[in-house]
Amino acid sequence: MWRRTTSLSPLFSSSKHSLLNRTRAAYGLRIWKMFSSEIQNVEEGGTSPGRTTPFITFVLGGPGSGKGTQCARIVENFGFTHLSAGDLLRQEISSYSENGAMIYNIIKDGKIVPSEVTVNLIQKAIQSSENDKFLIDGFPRSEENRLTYERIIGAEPSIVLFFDCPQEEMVKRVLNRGQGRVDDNENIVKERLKVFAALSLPVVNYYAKKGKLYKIDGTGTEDEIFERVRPIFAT
Ligand SMILES: Nc1ncnc2c1ncn2[C@@H]1O[C@H](COP(=O)(O)OP(=O)(O)O)[C@@H](O)[C@H]1O
Ligand SMILES: O=c1ccn([C@@H]2O[C@H](COP(=O)(O)OP(=O)(O)O)[C@@H](O)[C@H]2O)c(=O)[nH]1
Ligand SMILES: [Mg+2]
Repeated sequence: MWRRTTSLSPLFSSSKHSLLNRTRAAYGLRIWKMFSSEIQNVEEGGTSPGRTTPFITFVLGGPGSGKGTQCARIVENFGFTHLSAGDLLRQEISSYSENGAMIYNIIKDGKIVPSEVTVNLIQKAIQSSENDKFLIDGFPRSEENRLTYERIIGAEPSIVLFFDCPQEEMVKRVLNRGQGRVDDNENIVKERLKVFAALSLPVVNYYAKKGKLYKIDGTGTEDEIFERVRPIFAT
């Protein structure tokens, strides 16, 4: 069984070095655009010509770790656009799109939807937004997801957040979520935890090794957790 990870490194201390502070201190404001374009080249993936390269944050963590909840706070406080991969997939189901039935069958079993389907939805959502700051929540869920994103979108995220939460707490939250989701039941949450340990944690470790990971203690109240997140984005 997966246990809470404790030794992902190197990691930035979110309380001492906000992302903007680190960048500005090192290079000054003028370099900000270059900093983002070094990381991202979504134009090759087909965004409008001349658009500023977006600043993309991946938000990772097990089911119920609080990704969606904290994304809402980040949106409110820092003006990001929130793209939940799970929500994009659920919209495909409810709009009876071509892939809707296939997506439903995978989600109800707690498995991972084929990468190209998810990446295409993310790409469309980025392209149709005027914003240049995105939170991509609940993606990539596997190394294969990550590689497909890099192939289709043509770049890496600027930073990655990981909400680290004990399994018992995640299970409790999922079972109390009350959104009527087909996958929020005891059997499937167990399956999703297994999928997270086997396929998603390698993605977390990949970004830790690249020095892009902010690991956040996902226990405590929503407010307490957000105070751990805030310094990452605060100027
Ligand atoms: N810190 C917290 N303490 C208790 N419950 C929480 C906390 N953060 C989120 N929740 C609740 O737990 C459930 C799962 O949170 P959610 O943000 O949907 O997680 P995720 O997107 O990672 O699955 C929701 O019902 C949410 O309201
Ligand atoms: O990139 C993704 C994101 C989600 N899912 C599917 O959608 C479900 C719900 O994902 P969501 O992120 O909404 O769940 P959460 O972690 O927030 O509970 C997952 O278990 C997967 O079956 C997927 O296949 N690929
Ligand atoms: Mg979620």
